[in-house]
Amino acid sequence: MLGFVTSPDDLDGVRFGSVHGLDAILVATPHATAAISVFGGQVLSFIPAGTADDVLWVSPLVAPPPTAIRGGTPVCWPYFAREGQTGDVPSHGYARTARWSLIAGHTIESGGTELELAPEGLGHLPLTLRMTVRVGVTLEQGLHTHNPGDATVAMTEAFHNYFRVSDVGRVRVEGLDGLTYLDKFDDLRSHTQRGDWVLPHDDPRSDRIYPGAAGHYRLVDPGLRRSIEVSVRGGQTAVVWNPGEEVASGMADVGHHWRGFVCVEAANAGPDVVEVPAGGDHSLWQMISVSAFE
Ligand SMILES: O=P(O)(O)OC[C@H]1O[C@H](O)[C@H](O)[C@@H](O)[C@@H]1O
Repeated sequence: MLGFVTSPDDLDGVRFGSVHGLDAILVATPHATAAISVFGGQVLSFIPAGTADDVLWVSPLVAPPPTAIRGGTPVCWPYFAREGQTGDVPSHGYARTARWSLIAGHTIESGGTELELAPEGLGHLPLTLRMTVRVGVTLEQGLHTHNPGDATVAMTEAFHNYFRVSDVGRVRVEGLDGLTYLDKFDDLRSHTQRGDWVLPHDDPRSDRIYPGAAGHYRLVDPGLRRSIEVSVRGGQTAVVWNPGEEVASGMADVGHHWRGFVCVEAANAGPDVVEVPAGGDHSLWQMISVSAFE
């Protein structure tokens, strides 16, 4: 345990640098390398040892701060989209456009590295936030919310994971079969997921919110010959998002790159609102692991 750190230089295998032109905390362990953005706090890169392709996608057209970074694992907090909000608030809350600081770090038993981070400048909110990032054979993230006040506060949240894929039209997501989803591309009407998620052929785009999901999702990508598993604790909702060609053409930081990613998000959103009691805590955890095909 190296305890509290003021600079990543205090930690073996951890240093400041940049990735995709963005300031980042770079982490190297025997099991994987990773990069965590100082702006937004999201993990921008996770590459298990012995593999070539990044698990995460960051837009080649990524805009500089203060525009939210399109890629990695953006932290949507303390609300998802603009759920439960009034007025002209930023999409997906304040954490993804905050500067984050490294609070602590240590090497864990498995030889991985665990870091604790917190966003700066969010003292005006009724909830506080910190995040654990564990880089090892798997990538684990814990989003920890505390309510220091004397009244219950309702919140929604997400790890808005952008996974790199060979072609969004040629992958599938297991773990959603039979669930009801709310389709944001169909005025939030309810539909039933039949079989695995695939990009619809007739209307190739997806903005689906699956409340009450099981928390185990598997993104199978024959093109990259790998599958990515997402295991969630403390998150009741899955979201699967890709804007499709037409919407992407109007997004400066996606454009024609829309086929290169799919977002499989670990969330509490839609009807899965979290009530954090006075003095209480809530954590959303995700574990991302990768398997290569034989
Ligand atoms: O453009 P952003 O604010 O980053 O949001 C990107 C997307 O995030 C989520 O997946 C929402 O369900 C979508 O409705 C939204 O379009």
